[in-house]
Amino acid sequence: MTVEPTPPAGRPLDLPNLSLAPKVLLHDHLDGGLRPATVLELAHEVGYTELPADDAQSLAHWFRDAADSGSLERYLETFAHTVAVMQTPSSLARVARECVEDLAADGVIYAEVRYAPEQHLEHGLTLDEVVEAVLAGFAEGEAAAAATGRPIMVRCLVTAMRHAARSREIAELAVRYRDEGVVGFDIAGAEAGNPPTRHLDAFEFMRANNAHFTIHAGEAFGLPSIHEAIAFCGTDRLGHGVRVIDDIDLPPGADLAAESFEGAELGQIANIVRDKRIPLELCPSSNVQTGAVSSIAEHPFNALARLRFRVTVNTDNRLMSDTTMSKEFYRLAEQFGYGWTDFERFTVNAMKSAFVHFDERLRLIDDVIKPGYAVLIG
Ligand SMILES: O=c1[nH]cnc2c1ncn2[C@H]1C[C@H](O)[C@@H](CO)O1
Ligand SMILES: [Zn+2]
Repeated sequence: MTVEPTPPAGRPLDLPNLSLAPKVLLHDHLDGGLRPATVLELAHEVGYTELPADDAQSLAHWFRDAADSGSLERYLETFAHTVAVMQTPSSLARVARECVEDLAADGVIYAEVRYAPEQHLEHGLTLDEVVEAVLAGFAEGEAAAAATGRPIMVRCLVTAMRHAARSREIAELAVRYRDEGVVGFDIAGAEAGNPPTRHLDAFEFMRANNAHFTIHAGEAFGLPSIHEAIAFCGTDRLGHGVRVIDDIDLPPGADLAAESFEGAELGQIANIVRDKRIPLELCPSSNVQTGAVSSIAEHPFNALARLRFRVTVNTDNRLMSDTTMSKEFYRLAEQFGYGWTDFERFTVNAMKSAFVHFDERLRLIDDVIKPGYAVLIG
């Protein structure tokens, strides 16, 4: 007697169902996630005339194509246009509100959204005024999302630009607003030539104040940047961290979509990242655009996941990558054959790695994430 294989239980893993799955987003830039139509409207309002297109669809394509350069430096140039239209309290609040609404509509239930306050001072705002405008927008977005039946909690990370010299001030800003919704600090921008240790005093300030931070490291630049971020700066998480794969010898001829990487040999940096359960904020589509990896198929996401690193899935810049959390999940599923239990694991990984307090993380895992995936798993 032959036994028919049982069809996979649960809902099909397609984009509509992925958008219902509870998702947690730790790495998303406010100035990398504007709606194209909003960029146009705000540019019109403030008289910004440098936009490279004048209808929403062409502008969306322009951002995606210009960011698809294979170089982090050129990718970063596209932010000049979004930052230019985010210089007033009302534009900052609008962009923040729409960001929350868009994430909630995609099924994100918790997000940490980051931006660099020092880039929004061109029309005379103070750092505090920038933070307050964004926090007000997040609160409006949370209320609007709850009213549509898609509740979301959004917290803020303030970023310092690594080529500039304001990181200590921005760290102080993070601590000043810690009770208002700013849960951490970060550095971003061009990595080569700007090692994390340039900003050591900012990280020491955060640690002295029992506050959290993450560091963009191991994206355009390799292992030395990851080593500094961990060994000298004491980072809680790694923004990208994808180059940790350079410290792992995969078994000869390993298929990056394999289910097991038995025999892989980890160097000291890879081991400390894994031993200490340092979360990797991986951003697959962004990594392809900046040339950190050559394609999703070549992305080490699956190897790192199977080797039990604490991997999380993130969007980085939804406008530049024309992406959403659901799309990132879908691309990974297509490439590596993941199912709902894998996405539940990545989501729990992300929630455990969030910078809100432990009791809030647990509540979201137990009351929202697990029941949400139980429905999908069937
Ligand atoms: O992936 C990134 N790597 C380094 N810097 C980045 C990345 N995505 C965005 N940024 C920069 C450009 C933004 O203007 C800034 C603050 O969000 O952070
Ligand atoms: Zn980033």
